[in-house]
Amino acid sequence: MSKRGMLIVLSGPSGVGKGTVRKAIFEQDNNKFDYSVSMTTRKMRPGEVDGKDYYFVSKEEFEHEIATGGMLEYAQYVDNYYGTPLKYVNQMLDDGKDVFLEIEVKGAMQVREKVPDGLFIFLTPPDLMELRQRLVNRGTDDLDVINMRMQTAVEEIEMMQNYDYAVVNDEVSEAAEKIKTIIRAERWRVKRFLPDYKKQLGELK
Ligand SMILES: Nc1ncnc2c1ncn2[C@@H]1O[C@H](COP(=O)(O)OP(=O)(O)OP(=O)(O)O)[C@@H](O)[C@H]1O
Ligand SMILES: Nc1nc2c(ncn2[C@@H]2O[C@H](COP(=O)(O)O)[C@@H](O)[C@H]2O)c(=O)[nH]1
Repeated sequence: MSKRGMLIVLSGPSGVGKGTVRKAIFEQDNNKFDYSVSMTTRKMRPGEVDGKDYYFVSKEEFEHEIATGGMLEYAQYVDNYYGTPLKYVNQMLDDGKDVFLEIEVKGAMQVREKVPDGLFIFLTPPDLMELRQRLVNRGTDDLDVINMRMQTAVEEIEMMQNYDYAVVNDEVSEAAEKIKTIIRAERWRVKRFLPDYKKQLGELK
């Protein structure tokens, strides 16, 4: 059977807790998954590390990556570019690792087109008041940026129907458990086995 890894796309509005839940999953299952570090033109926040949280680049550098086919997907989100460098994701999948992308919905829909056998999970807040509170509590964005993020959140939640699963992030540990259950079940989906059998059947003919 094919040992290529699974691409796991975790989307959901900014501040819902994608990073927090993903870290909880990685802490429990340290070696099972890999995380794709995104590229962005946004300014680095205090405490962020280049190459760990993001690859922080200029607009020109980002546009060069787009032009040279270096991005699996990219989108503009609240005045900045964000995107997934293609090379690392491919390497990890070829090595049989399951790779997490933590990305907004426009980019996720591009991945859906390119990688139809990916797993698409939408992390959603218990309600919008709680989402706003999480953005405020995080303390990383000014009020006007929080308002823009909330505006975008409403549009993003309307895109939930394009995902395979929705998970409410009420309690971090519960959301992490649910996502792990989804991933376990996804490994046994018939569509993951068919290409190998079809190839073998083709070789027999
Ligand atoms: N279940 C939860 N209950 C309460 N607070 C939470 C929960 N999950 C995450 N948080 C808090 O909400 C804030 C936003 O979380 P986090 O940065 O993980 O969100 P995110 O979806 O990754 O955001 P972004 O997309 O902007 O990177 C953080 O301060 C985090 O500690
Ligand atoms: N399409 C993509 N969206 C991404 C990527 N990396 C992060 N993001 C999303 O952007 C917003 C804002 O992030 P923040 O770090 O400024 O709070 C959030 O929804 C992220 O999930 C990416 O590679 N592609």
